[in-house]
Order: sequence, then C-alpha cells, then structure tokens
Amino acid sequence: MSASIIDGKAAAQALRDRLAIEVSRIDAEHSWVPGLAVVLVGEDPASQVYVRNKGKQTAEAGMRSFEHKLPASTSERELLDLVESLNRDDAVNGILVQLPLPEHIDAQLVIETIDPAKDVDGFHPMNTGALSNGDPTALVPCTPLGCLMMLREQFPEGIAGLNAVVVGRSNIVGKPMAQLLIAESCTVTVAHSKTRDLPALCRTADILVAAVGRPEMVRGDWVKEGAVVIDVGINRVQLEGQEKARLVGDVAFAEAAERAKAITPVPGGVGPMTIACLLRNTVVAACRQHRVVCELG
Ligand SMILES: Nc1nc(=O)c2c([nH]1)NC[C@@H]1CN(c3ccc(C(=O)N[C@@H](CCC(=O)O)C(=O)O)cc3)C=[N+]21
Repeated sequence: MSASIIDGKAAAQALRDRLAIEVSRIDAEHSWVPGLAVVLVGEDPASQVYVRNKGKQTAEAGMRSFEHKLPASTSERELLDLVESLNRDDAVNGILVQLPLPEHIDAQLVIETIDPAKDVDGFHPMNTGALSNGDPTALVPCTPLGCLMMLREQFPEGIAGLNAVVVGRSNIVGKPMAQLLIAESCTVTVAHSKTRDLPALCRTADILVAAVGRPEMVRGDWVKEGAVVIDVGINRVQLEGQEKARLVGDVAFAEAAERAKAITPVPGGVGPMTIACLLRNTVVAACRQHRVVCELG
C-alpha cells in the first residue's frame, strides 16, 4: 500500500474560510468580531515566527488580534496582572499564553489564572475536566482537536470501535487526544517511554497518533497495513553540512507511508490545523460570551 498524504494546509485553509464567513455573519448581525490575545514572554525566534503567523491568520479571518510581547525578565506577578486585565477586557474573547514560559514563572499558575471561558488552548483544569467528563462545552486543546478533524475525514464510516494508539502522554497533546478518541468510542491505548514492546503495540493501531517529540522514532514496521497515521511531532534537526535545519516529525515518513492508508506530513500536516483550531476556539468562545448561536458545530 502507498499512503495518501493528508493535506493539513488545505484542511486548515478550508476551516479558516468557514470561520471567516461565520465572523462576517456575526459582525453583520451583532456588530462585534471575536478577539484573540496572544502573550509571548521572551524572544525565542521560533516562537516569534509562530506568534506572527497566528496574528496574520487571525486578521485574515476578520478577527481582532492583540499581541503582547514581554521580555524574558518579566516577573510572574507582571504576567498574572496582564492575564487578569485580559480577562476583564470585553474585546478579548480568547487568551493564549505561549508555552514554555521562562523557568522563574509557574506556568500552571498562569494557566489557572486565565478565565476558563477565554481559555482557547483548553489547558485550564475546568476545561480539561470538562473534556474528561465528555462535556460538549469544553474548550478542547487545539492540536488534538485538529488531529480529530483530520481523522474524521479519513473515515467516512466513522471511527467508533477502532483501535487507537496514542504515543505520548503530555497534558497538551497525548492526554486530551486520548480523551477525544474515547469520546468517539475508539478503543484507546496511551503509550509512553515506559511502555513495553512499543512496536508491537503500535502494530495493533488502526489509528496511530505520534506525539513524543523524538525525530522519526516511529518506524515503518510499527505501522499496521492500512492504518491512518497522525504525526504531531515538529522537530528541527540540523543535518551535517547543511545550513538550514530541517523539520521532521515523530514518524519516519517514507517508511510509514509504504504501509499506512493515509498519513500526515511534517510540515504541512498537524501544525497548520493547530492554528486554525485556535481561531475556531476563539470564535466559539466569543459566541458563548455574547450568548449568540455559533454555526460551527
Ligand atoms: N500555549 C501554547 N499553545 C500552543 O498551541 C503552542 C504553544 N503554546 N507553544 C508552542 C507550540 C508550537 N505550536 C505550533 C503550532 C503550529 C505550527 C505550524 O504551523 N507548523 C508548520 C511549520 C512551521 C515552520 O516551518 O516552522 C507546519 O507544521 O506545517 C508549529 C507549532 C503551537 N504551540
């Protein structure tokens, strides 16, 4: 089998097109547009590029974008004060504080200070709890939500009853991905660094999600024939004798593509969908805050 390549860029564009239509409808009917605040502490160049892309795509969808760039020396108290002022700002419907934060700042405390109704990352315990309770009003973390949207497209007959293996148990991807798949009635196994015979476990997966942050760790012979493979990894690897770093996923793409039915590439797979889902969560959050109906499902 030779896999079809799941076009995350196109899927993200299609979602952003729907969002733009919804935003212009809201503007016409209610005279407001959703606003997203992104907070970046420190000057990590990769993070800066990523924040710039988010700002651009937010504006392209007709939404308001508020960027707050703070120096790495910002104190925890100053950051908490900013978050609290964004919580009170009616023009701000979604708040994202870019992670990781400098070591002198307690990231969990910052997350718990964000108003759960504006927590478009879905990292607040109120939202993680709601997701694990199967509460449809939970704001769901963007990366797993994007993965689920792409998975659904691959299975017109539905994913209920399929075996899903999630490799990685992080709070931002592995755990919420597992919760979403449980809610979809998959049979879910979460694997991690202590898992015994990971290759054999992965070979049981109809749906294989790799979210470990180790370049090309998942090999081709770990993939069941006809499986759908979602590669969440975005690893920058510096090749000898080459100037620019190359982006690779957590899956050895060429090998896996020989056995999978479909697979996401890196770049151009999960990453673009993550940003589109952030915008989607912002529109959904804004509609709830204004108590208007949102036509995004
Ligand atoms: N509070 C918080 N929420 C996040 O969602 C969050 C965060 N912090 N910190 C950083 C990570 C990273 N992340 C990415 C999203 C999209 C791409 C993306 O679009 N990548 C492109 C390639 C970009 C490139 O070329 O570098 C792609 O995969 O095609 C990458 C990385 C969200 N994160």
